[in-house]
Amino acid sequence: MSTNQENGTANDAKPGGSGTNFTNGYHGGRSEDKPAGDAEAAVSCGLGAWRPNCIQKCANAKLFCFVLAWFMFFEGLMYSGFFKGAITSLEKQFRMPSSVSGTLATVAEITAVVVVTFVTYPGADSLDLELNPYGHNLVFSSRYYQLLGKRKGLPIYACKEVFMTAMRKSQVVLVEGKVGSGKTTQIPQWCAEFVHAHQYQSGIVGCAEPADLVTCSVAQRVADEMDLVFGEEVGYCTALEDFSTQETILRFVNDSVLLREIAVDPLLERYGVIILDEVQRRTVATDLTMALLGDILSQRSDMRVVVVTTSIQAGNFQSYIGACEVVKVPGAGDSTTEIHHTQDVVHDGKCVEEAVKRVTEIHANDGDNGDILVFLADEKEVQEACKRLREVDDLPAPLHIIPVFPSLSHNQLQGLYDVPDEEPEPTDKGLDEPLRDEDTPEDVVENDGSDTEESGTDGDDDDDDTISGERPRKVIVATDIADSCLVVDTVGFVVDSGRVRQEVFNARVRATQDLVSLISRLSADQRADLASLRPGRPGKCFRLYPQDFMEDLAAFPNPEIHRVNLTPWILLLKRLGVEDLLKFDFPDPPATEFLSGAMNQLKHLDAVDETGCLTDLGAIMSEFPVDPQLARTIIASCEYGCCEDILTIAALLTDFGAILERLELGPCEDSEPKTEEERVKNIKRALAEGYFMQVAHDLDGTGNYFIVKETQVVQLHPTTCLDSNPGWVLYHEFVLSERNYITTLTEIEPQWLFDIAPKYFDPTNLPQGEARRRFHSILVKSELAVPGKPAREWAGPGVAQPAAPRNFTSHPGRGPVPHGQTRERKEEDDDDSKLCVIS
Ligand SMILES: Nc1ncnc2c1ncn2[C@@H]1O[C@H](COP(=O)(O)OP(=O)(O)OP(=O)(O)O)[C@@H](O)[C@H]1O
Repeated sequence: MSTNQENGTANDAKPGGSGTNFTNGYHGGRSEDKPAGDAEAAVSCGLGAWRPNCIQKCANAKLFCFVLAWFMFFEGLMYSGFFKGAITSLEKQFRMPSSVSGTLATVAEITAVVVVTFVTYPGADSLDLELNPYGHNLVFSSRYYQLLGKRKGLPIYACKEVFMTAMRKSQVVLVEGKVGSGKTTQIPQWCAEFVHAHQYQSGIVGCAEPADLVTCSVAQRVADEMDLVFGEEVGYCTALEDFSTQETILRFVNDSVLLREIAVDPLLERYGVIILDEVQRRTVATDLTMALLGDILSQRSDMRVVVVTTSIQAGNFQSYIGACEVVKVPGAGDSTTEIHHTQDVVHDGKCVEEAVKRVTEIHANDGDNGDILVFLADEKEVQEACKRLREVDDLPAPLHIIPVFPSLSHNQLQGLYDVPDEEPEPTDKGLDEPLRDEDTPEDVVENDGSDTEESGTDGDDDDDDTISGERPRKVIVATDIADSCLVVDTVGFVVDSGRVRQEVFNARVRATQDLVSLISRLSADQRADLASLRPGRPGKCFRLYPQDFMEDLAAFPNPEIHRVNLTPWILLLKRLGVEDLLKFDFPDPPATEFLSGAMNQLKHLDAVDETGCLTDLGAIMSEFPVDPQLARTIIASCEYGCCEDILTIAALLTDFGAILERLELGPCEDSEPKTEEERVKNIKRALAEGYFMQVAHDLDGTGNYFIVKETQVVQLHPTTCLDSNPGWVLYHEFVLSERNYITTLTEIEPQWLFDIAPKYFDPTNLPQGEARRRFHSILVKSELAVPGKPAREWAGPGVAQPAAPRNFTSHPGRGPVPHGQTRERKEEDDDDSKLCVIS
């Protein structure tokens, strides 16, 4: 990623723009550094300097509206009732000419206009009320000042001027700072000021976040802090929903969504500033976007990129980015974390139990009352731990248990950020001194977190919805998403299992496994740091692994690009015009076999041609935010007249149900098949169009399946609903474990595979063995079945047969199935029907 360290480059206006000039000095929007006293005055009751304490209880919106309503009522009585009535009486009693009564009415109107003008302009000026420059110039609410006070306490707040100067000087700014220093919530706001100061001539601010849950949660928080309407001026966009409008100036986007946006808007012209947040998590999407932004920046001198990371990795990113301004955020200050390790390793099966035990001990013995954050490997463990915690019945005080994992919606996070109005002062109790009964808060209610969705709060830290200023202690049970993405600054205790469940792709058998792995040292340190974000309060971290274990941990998380199936990403890169993958500027290049495996798969799917260029079919496939195999299946379903069915299956197989519902595929080419049997067959054939590389066959009826092309023996997963062992199955998942299983299956007919992928299933390309012999036999018979066509000679091992050219719209033997016909070729004799189990 090479960039322009700015030196006058920003004077080059964006093409078509009207002289955007970022270097000509940042003139800021409003100043947030208004003295706190003024800010308080703006929300307190009184007149001028007269603000007695006794009336400050009235300084709330409800009371204000109530009093205002009475004033308006009396005003109505005075004007419409008394004044108009008096004039009429005067006219009648004293025979006053209408010119006099008209003059009186005019004077009354003019007086009203003068009073309103005075109150609106000089009156507002004398109160020195600040107007929100993004929010239609409305006065800031008291909530804004309340949150501003909190924002000023964040370590990053002191770096604002340094950051703004860096933005003026360089196209790329790297911000490094510890967890909880305020990077995620403050930097987007400063960038909004930056683009606002330049009248959005270069575009709005886009902030890429690594997970949907974080994207929504942060957008909501930032809208609140900026006193703007969530979903309008500040919005978000994930794969499933776009909660932003044309008015949006600050748009939080999932990193994969931003990458896809490059396909339709190659220079990201919509944006003047792009923020890549949490880059240390090393998601594939962030890595690729970072690489692509290098090119975009060289073509857009008016654009800014802000890369946000935790301190420890900043050096690595800096050397990748090249010339850039670096802003170092000081640490959170005086608080420290005391770290405890277990004597022995807590094994996987025991982690939940041990974590629950540790939580109950902390809750029973520690009077500090800081919240407890527990890190477990995956959603299943989180749910299990929450269930067990709810079942503990001898707790000294109720707990508010909050599960946190990526598949939650942000509404379900409500309660995560609630804090009491005033936190209780720490007691001097240590871990060894149990709480007495009288220490237990009496006026709290038990809330197990299950009702969070209905709670109706906005999930905020400063809300008054806490109970009498106190609340049950929170126990946040989370996966690694809370490592750094969701920071809760009321946590005083961290219980760290040291494990994380991750997707790992096995390129050899083309299977993805969900494995529990050890976290990195960076994650372990970040988790510990989260215990000491409360100013002046030390925290404690209980690691469920011994100290010498730390040496076994990798220094940094393994970049996702080194462990996931790259096929969907490579298809996207091809769509973005990347010709030579080996020359692409990956921050951490993946292994060549990952790249070549992905390219081969795309070739088999006809998404790229022999020269590696994107085909028309590939271009269509790249539009789908799903795995290319599934995209291919969806496209094929139009030819087979079974779109609706395949979309339902696709929605079940992915997280993208909502998107698939929205896709407008147009009418299926084929009308409904006649019979149920035909319908099922067409669905299966459409599935085979995408998943033909995931086929297994049972050679001898024993239930031992061989994966075609791999010499891997697998079994049908016990949960499968197939009640017999079909000869040939197509599977969706390969679960690598002690016994390898294939799961989510359907029975297919092997001769379809020749129609669909003749080259892939050419016997000469198959490994030696029974599958190869049978495929050859099927091939010979199917060719004999075409009158006048000689059987193709099998050239024997190692000699590839020329493949029939494939054209996804007009491949012989494919396309719409005419009514009353199937494309299936008849088996010739009994022997064949034994070989090929047909449903
Ligand atoms: N959605 C939210 N609601 C309420 N408070 C929040 C929310 N998100 C963050 N905060 C608070 O804002 C403060 C700053 O958090 P922020 O996420 O900006 O820190 P950070 O430096 O970006 O940390 P990290 O690098 O781990 O993301 C913290 O005190 C946190 O509790």
